[in-house]
Amino acid sequence: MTTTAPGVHRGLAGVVVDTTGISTVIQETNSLTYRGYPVQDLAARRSFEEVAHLLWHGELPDEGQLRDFRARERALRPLDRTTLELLTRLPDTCHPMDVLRTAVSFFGAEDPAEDDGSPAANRAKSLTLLARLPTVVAADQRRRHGLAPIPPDPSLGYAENFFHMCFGGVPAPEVVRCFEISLVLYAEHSFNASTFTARVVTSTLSDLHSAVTAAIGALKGPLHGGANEAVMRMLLEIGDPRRAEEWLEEALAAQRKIMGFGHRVYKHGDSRVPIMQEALDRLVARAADPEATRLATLHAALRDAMAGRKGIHPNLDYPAGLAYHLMGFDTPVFTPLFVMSRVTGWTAHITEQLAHNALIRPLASYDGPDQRAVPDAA
Ligand SMILES: CC(=O)SCCNC(=O)CCNC(=O)[C@H](O)C(C)(C)COP(=O)(O)OP(=O)(O)OC[C@H]1O[C@@H](n2cnc3c(N)ncnc32)[C@H](O)[C@@H]1OP(=O)(O)O
Ligand SMILES: O=C([O-])CC(=O)C(=O)O
Repeated sequence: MTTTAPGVHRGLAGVVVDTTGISTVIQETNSLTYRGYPVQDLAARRSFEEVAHLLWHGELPDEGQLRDFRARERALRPLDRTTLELLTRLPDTCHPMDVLRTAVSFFGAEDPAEDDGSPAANRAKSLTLLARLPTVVAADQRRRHGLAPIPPDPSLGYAENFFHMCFGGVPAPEVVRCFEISLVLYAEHSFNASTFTARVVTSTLSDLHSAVTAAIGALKGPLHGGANEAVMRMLLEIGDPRRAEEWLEEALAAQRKIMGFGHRVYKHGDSRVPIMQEALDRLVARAADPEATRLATLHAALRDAMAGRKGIHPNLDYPAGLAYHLMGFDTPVFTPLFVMSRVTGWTAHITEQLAHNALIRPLASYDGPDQRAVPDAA
């Protein structure tokens, strides 16, 4: 725990600020549960849509509920002309997270029921965001390649439709499955920085779109969601598996943080990594491509070097970053993919915060100048 002065918990490390019934990390077994279900089992046996329903409603959907959920999600995917025009006006030099943040803020400005923060209204807004964000991400990725957006296909599931909108086709089921596993694993992680941001905004009784917009800003940073992109840039910078150890020594000597390693809560490895790593291994094996094999070898070499040198293990961003690269996504799109998933957790927390709200307003220990007289103006 980081403590800089008596009673000060910099970074809120080790501070329990509220209760939650949405998810928990069980330190003793190094596991994570969503509403009581182990995330590994959810990733192996359930779709992302089912997990979104679980996070929002507290229970997995039955057959009828899932059919209804899917039908509503599919119907909400298209963007109107104003949003599509707005996207084309943003500079294509800006980061895709800026585009997503702007889009959510714009949806909030357009939302006629913005002042209605009831659970039912917020659930409807959450589903609309879940359905529309992939359409924004895909259109933005294509525009950066000079390509027109591909409209959503309501005959396709959430993950398949996203590939269709990005690339004009759906890859092999194993690739789609790997993507879906990443979405399930990224969906929720208790009071992480972006979720806490959403809860802080909500605690002032502000609206859902404001909270999600702020959460996107928090996720963008490389110490949080931005790490999945940074992992890929780091692997490309190292380039050769034989350079991994030497590169690591130089990076540590330069006091660099090694992206995709370490975690505030997990100190012996991230509970989500084994399942994402297995999915990544399957992706690499399926690709049967020398470049994919070389990157996977480098990925493993850096992981082993980091474990040996610092005893610090990968977090979920480490395998997810390489997996997204092998699926064909541009590196700057990796954190928006995280948003597409985490919007479920954020919005579940917004509802929970509102259900037993207390304004979030911590104290600070002052270490500035002693009180002094204001000098006369010059
Ligand atoms: C989905 C997610 O958001 S997961 C997190 C994604 N972020 C990253 O991968 C960025 C890289 N990792 C990090 O910067 C950190 O591990 C964090 C921010 C995730 C967690 O940080 P904290 O809990 O504050 O741990 P803290 O930064 O105090 O690290 C403790 C020690 O481990 C070291 N350490 C932790 N992570 C790393 C890392 N990735 N590279 C090098 N050293 C590290 C720190 O330098 C520190 O060493 P010291 O005690 O000698 O000063
Ligand atoms: O919990 C955290 O601090 C970061 C993280 O892994 C996540 O948000 O998934």
